[in-house]
Amino acid sequence: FASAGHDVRLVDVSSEQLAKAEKTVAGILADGVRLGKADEASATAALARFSTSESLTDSAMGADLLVETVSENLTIKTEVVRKAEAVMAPTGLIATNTSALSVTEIAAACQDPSRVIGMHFFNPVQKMKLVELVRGLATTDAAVARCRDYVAQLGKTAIVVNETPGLTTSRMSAMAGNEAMWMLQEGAATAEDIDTALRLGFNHPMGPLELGDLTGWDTRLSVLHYLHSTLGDKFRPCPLIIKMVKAGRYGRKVGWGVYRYENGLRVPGSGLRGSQL
Ligand SMILES: NC(=O)c1ccc[n+]([C@@H]2O[C@H](COP(=O)([O-])OP(=O)(O)OC[C@H]3O[C@@H](n4cnc5c(N)ncnc54)[C@H](O)[C@@H]3O)[C@@H](O)[C@H]2O)c1
Repeated sequence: FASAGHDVRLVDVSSEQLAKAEKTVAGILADGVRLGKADEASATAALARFSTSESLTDSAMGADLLVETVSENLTIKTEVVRKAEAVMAPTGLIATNTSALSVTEIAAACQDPSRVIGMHFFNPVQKMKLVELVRGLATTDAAVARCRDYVAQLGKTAIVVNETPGLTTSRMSAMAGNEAMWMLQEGAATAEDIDTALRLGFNHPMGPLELGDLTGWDTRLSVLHYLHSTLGDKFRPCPLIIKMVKAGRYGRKVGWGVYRYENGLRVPGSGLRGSQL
């Protein structure tokens, strides 16, 4: 958003996360310059438009757009949108990046649910071109059109999905990640080989296990619980995911998931082995 010319305020309750995010954003912009995708002046200008804060109320004051990306938890999300709506511009758009919660339910916490929409980005956000826009029950055509405009400004492509559990992409991705974990648990193949199968056999840019490590198995598990409860038994979470979450092996963000990571890089040969299950 900052690269597209918007003033951006990133809000989190954790100062640690904000410091980490500032570093990440600066790194992404510097990489863009290094790779010739942006010139130095525009990267510097983008960074100048970007700031962080621990105060949602101060930051959302008069804002035209909120993109809510807090933890995948309905109570936390509804509290955030409710607080923000009270101080945003009266016509401001309220977007939620939820992967699998109900936009309609999040919107129900707002005074004006017609301006609430799902705006589902993909990881890594600076590279992935798709944004799924999700229509809640009350979302207006005008809100969809305005959100489409924002997506176009970011140089990305929007698709519009009527609210349905897991939308198009999370539903498919949750199924693939869960199935890959069942295969790993059954000892069908090593983690590395399961990932290689989908990368080279289907041209997926990442395997389902490395993708789960990137997404975070804690987020994955809450998505699976939701899909299981709404769409039935085919989404029953693999016990290995539950075990990993209990062990705190959430993935890249903690340096350990299906694979181990050191300095942000995967340790070769570190994939979970059958004998460890
Ligand atoms: N991780 C992905 O690949 C991905 C992709 C698409 C969408 N999403 C969605 O994005 C959201 C965030 O996912 P994540 O994996 O980054 O989750 P996460 O739990 O790792 O991080 C959430 C962040 O929200 C912060 N937070 C918690 N409560 C807050 C509050 N009240 N106010 C401000 N900040 C608060 C936390 O400190 C943390 O930094 C979820 O809804 C998820 O479904 C994630």
